[in-house]
Amino acid sequence: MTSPFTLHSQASDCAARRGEVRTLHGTVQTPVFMPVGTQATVKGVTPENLKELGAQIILGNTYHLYIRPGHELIRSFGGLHKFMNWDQPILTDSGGFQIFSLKDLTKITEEGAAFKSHLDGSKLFLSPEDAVAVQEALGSDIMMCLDTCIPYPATREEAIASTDLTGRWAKRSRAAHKERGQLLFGIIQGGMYPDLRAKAVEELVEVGFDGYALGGLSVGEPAELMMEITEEIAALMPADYPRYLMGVGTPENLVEAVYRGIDMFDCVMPTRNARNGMLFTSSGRLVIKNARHQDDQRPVDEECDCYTCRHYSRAYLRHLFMAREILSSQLNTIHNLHYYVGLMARIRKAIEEDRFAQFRQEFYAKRTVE
Ligand SMILES: C=CCOC(=O)Nc1nc2cc3[nH]c(NC)nc3cc2c(=O)[nH]1
Ligand SMILES: [Zn+2]
Repeated sequence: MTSPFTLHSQASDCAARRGEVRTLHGTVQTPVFMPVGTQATVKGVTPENLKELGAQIILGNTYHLYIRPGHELIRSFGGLHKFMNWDQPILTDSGGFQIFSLKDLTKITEEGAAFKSHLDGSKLFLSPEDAVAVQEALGSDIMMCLDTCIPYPATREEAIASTDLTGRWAKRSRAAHKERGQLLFGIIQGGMYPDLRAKAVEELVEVGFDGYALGGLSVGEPAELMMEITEEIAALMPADYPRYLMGVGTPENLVEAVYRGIDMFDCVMPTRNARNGMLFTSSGRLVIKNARHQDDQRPVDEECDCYTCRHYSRAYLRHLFMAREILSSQLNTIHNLHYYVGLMARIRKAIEEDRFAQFRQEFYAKRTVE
C-alpha cells in the first residue's frame, strides 16, 4: 500500500502538518477545504469561479447523483469531471449520510442500505460494492466506503453494532475496488466512545486504505466533544496517510482541527450560509440583511480580494438579498468560498513557516462579533 500522501512539514509545537495528496486529476495541497457540490454543481458558482477563488478539490455526493441523473448517464459522458466541466480532483461522499444513518428512511442490513428516494419515494438499495461501483462510474478521484453514520447520541451497544458493520462493509468495499488510480478512503465510526474508535482505526488500517476519514462527527454533538474525539483519534490515525474530518465546519473548527492533525475538510456552511445572507469575514460573521448595511459603501471585508469584494458594496449585496436576486447567491458564495479557501492557504503558509500556534492566537484575537 503506497500512500498518496507526502508530508512536507510537521509543526514543531502541535499536531498541525503541511502535506499533499496525489490524485488522478492532480495533487492537492493540505490542509485543504473542499467546497461541496452535491448535485454536480457547487451551488451558484461556475468551475471558472471556483478556480479563480482558489478551490483545489470539490465534493460530489454519491447518493444524490445515483438518484439523479444516475451514475450510468454520467459514465456515458466520460464521468463527473467531463459532465460538470471540472478537471481538478473530486471526492465523492455519500451526501445522504443522514439518509444512511439509521433513520426511518433507511433499512440497514448486513447486505447494505435499503432506502427511499427523497425525490419520488421509490425503493432503492446500495451495497458497499454498489457504492464503490457508482463512484467508479462517476470517475471520482477519492471514493468513500459506504458506512453507517452513528447518530448522536447513541448507546454503546448501538455504536458497537454499527461500527462493526461499517468495518465489515469496509473490507467488502476494498475487495470491490479495482485498482485504477482512484483512491479509496475508509471511514472511522465508533460514536463518542474512544475505545471503539481506536479499535475501528486498527481494523481499517489492517484492511489498508489510501486515506482515513473521521465519520460520525458534526452530527449534533457539542463542539467540545467533537474536538475531544478528533484530538484523541487523529493521533491514532496513520501519520503517513491523509486524515479527513467529514462535514466540518466553521472557520474556528477548521483551525482547531488542523491544530490537532487533520488534513482535509468539507462543509456546506460557506455555500449554504451565503444563500442565506450570512457572510464570513476576518473579524467575524456579517448578516447582510441587517439594516445597518443599507448604505454601507465598504466591501464585505476590507481585507478580502475576492471578485465580490473588489466590485460590490455591502449596500448592493444587501439590496440583492432583499430583492431575492439570483446574483445575491452567486456573489455571496464567491466571497464565502474565497474566505474558506483563503483561510486554508494562510494556514498552509503558517505551518510551512512553523508559526501555526501563533497564527491560531492571532486568528482568535481578530474575531470580534460583527
Ligand atoms: C458512498 C458513501 C460514502 O459514505 C459517506 O460519505 N459517509 C459518511 N458521510 C458523512 C458526512 C458527514 N457530514 C457531517 N456533518 C455535516 N458529518 C458527517 C459524517 C459522515 C459519516 O459518518 N459518514
Ligand atoms: Zn470577499
